[in-house]
Amino acid sequence: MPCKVVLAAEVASNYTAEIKSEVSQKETKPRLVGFLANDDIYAEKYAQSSSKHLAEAGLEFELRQVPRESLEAAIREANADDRVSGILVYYPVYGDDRDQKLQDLVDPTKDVEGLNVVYNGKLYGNDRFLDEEKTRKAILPCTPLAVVKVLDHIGVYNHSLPYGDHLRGKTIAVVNRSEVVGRPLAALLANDGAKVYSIDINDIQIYERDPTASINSHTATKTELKPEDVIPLCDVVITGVPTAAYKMPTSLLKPGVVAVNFASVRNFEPEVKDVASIYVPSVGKVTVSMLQRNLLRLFNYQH
Ligand SMILES: NC(=O)C1=CN([C@@H]2O[C@H](COP(=O)(O)OP(=O)(O)OC[C@H]3O[C@@H](n4cnc5c(N)ncnc54)[C@H](O)[C@@H]3O)[C@@H](O)[C@H]2O)C=CC1
Ligand SMILES: Nc1nc(=O)c2c([nH]1)NC[C@@H]1CN(c3ccc(C(=O)N[C@@H](CCC(=O)O)C(=O)O)cc3)C=[N+]21
Repeated sequence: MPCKVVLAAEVASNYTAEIKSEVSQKETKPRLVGFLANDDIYAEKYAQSSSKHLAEAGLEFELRQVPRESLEAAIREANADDRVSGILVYYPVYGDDRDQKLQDLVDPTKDVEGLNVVYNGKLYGNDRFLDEEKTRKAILPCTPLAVVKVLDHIGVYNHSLPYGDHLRGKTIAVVNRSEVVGRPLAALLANDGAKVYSIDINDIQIYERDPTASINSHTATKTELKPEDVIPLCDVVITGVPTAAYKMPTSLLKPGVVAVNFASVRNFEPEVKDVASIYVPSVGKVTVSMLQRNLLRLFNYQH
C-alpha cells in the first residue's frame, strides 16, 4: 500500500469558506493582538502566516513586539482595551513556570488559545462547555485542536462509536509534552478513548481513561518503558520535537502507521513514506484556521 501524504492546506480548506462568510456578515471585525517577546524564528513565521491568513479572512491582526519584562503590563493593557477581541502570546517566553503565569494573566474572554487555567482545567477534566446549559463551548488550544482536526479528516476518529469514545482501541504516541501543545493534545486524545504514550525528553507517561473511575477524565501514569518499546505498538505517532537533529527512527514504526509532525522541523525521516499509510508533514495551516475559529467564537461570546 503506497503512503498517502496529506497536506495541512487540504484540511484547512474545510474551514476557510465558513470563516470568511461569517466574518463578512460582521459590521465590526474581530481584532487579534499577538505578543512576540522571544526571538524564536518559528514564532515569527507563525505571526506572518497568521497575519496573512487573518487578513484574507477579513479579520484584523496586530503584532506587538515587546521585551519580555514588559509583557505583563502589555497583556493587562490589552485585557482592558475594548478594541482587542483576542490575545495571543507566542511561547516559549521564559520556558519555565513564568510562562504559566502569563497564560493565566490573559483574560479568559480574550484567550484565543484557551491556555488560561479556566480552559486548561476544563480540558484536563473533560468538561467541554462553559455553561450548565451547554450552549457555549470551551476554547481549546489551537495546535492540539488542529492535530485533532487532521486526525478526524484522515479517518482516525471512528464516528460509529459513541461521542467521547471515537478513539477507543487506538494507541497513540505524542512525542512532546509542552504545556501549550503536547500535554493538552495527549489529554484530548485520552479523553476521546485512546491509549496515549506521552513521550518527552525525560520519561514516558501513559494517559488513558479509567473505565472504573466515576469521572469521565483520564489518568496519567509514569512507565519505565522506552520509546523503542512503545513506538512499535502505536497506530498513530505524532511528533513535535523542536530540534532539527532529532529523527524518529523509521525502523520503530508499525507498518501502516499514521505519522503526523507538528514541529516546525521535520521529525520523520524521508523513508517514513515506505512504512506509513498516511504521513502529515506539518499542521501549521490548520493551526491558523483554528486560531481564526477561536477568535470568532470569543468575539461572538463578547457580543
Ligand atoms: N505547527 C504548529 O501549529 C505549531 C508548531 N509548533 C512547533 O512545535 C515544536 C514544539 O513546540 P513547543 O511544544 O512549544 O516546544 P517546547 O520546547 O516547549 O517543548 C518541546 C517538547 O519536546 C520534548 N523533547 C525534546 N527533545 C526530545 C526528544 N529527543 N525526545 C522526546 N521528546 C523530546 C521536550 O521534552 C518537550 O516536551 C516547535 O518546533 C514549534 O515551532 C508549536 C506550536 C504550534
Ligand atoms: N502560543 C503559541 N502558539 C503557537 O501555536 C505557536 C507558538 N506559541 N510559538 C511558535 C510556534 C510555531 N507555530 C507555527 C504555526 C503555524 C505555522 C505555519 O502556518 N506555517 C506555514 C508556513 C510556514 C512558512 O511558509 O514558512 C505552513 O506550515 O505551511 C508555522 C509555525 C505556532 N507556534
